[in-house]
Amino acid sequence: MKPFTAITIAGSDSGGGAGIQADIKTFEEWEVYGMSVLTSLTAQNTTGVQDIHHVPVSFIEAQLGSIEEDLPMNVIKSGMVATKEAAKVVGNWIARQHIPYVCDPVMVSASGHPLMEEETRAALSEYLFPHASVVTPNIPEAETLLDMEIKTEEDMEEAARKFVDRLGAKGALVKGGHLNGEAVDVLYDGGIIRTYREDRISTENTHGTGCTYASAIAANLAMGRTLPFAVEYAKNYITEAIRHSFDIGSGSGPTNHWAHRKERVR
Ligand SMILES: Nc1ncnc2c1ncn2[C@@H]1O[C@H](COP(=O)(O)OP(=O)(O)O)[C@@H](O)[C@H]1O
Ligand SMILES: Cc1ncc(COP(=O)(O)O)c(N)n1
Repeated sequence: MKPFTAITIAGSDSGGGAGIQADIKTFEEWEVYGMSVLTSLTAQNTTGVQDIHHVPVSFIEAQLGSIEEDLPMNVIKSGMVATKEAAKVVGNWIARQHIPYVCDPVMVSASGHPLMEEETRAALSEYLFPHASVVTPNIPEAETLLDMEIKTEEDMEEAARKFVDRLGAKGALVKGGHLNGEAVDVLYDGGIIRTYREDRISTENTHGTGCTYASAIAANLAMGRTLPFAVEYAKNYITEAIRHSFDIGSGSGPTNHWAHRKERVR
């Protein structure tokens, strides 16, 4: 058989909750064959990031080339792309693929550790966003990238429009996990605004939520679903993953990638 396939271009989280590890676990749950291009290695656990080692750009290129010359791809997802040079190489490669692309602009870990060099911000806008079917910033990321404050759902809408109208993405999903109240996300695809709303779950164990959510969106796009439906399925999936998250480690525990098997959200 020939499965649907997805490639993630992201950093490794040795603790297994975020980054490449979260992406591959998520693809597997959606029965999408996962491939990976590592951009950085992090020594990380639930309490924080202890060390980072960037993969040389020539080796990022080598990984992209190995996959491109042999394996089929239905979707691309990117996460931690820490340097300007890496963003340039990855963006130029993505531009040639002409398949759906989910860009998660990872900047800081949930534990507060910077995962991107400051000068890379402009490079994300220049090299990655113009090729993205959807960018998936959380509120602090959207605030930094757009230089605006986001305090309300209306602000989230304005931010989503700016990612499309000003920064050139085809779609933007601004995630509201960092606001109080309901867990609301706002999607703008250049047409209408859609909101995805769930009750907030009371837990500290949200390590890897962003990576997992973006990968579930990518998996659904790989299967041929439209962006609004892909986000709807992925939102159900991430909500169950948070509801049944793992209480392991002494910091912010990881989400449960197999929780949907019990809840049957798909
Ligand atoms: N406590 C929570 N309860 C329910 N959903 C949540 C909770 N925290 C985050 N979410 C949801 O998880 C997803 C990831 O959001 P967010 O935490 O904003 O991103 P990131 O992990 O990139 O910081 C979004 O759908 C958000 O609404
Ligand atoms: C390698 C890597 N990529 C992404 C994240 C962000 O995930 P989170 O915001 O949930 O900590 C992370 N912590 N580590």
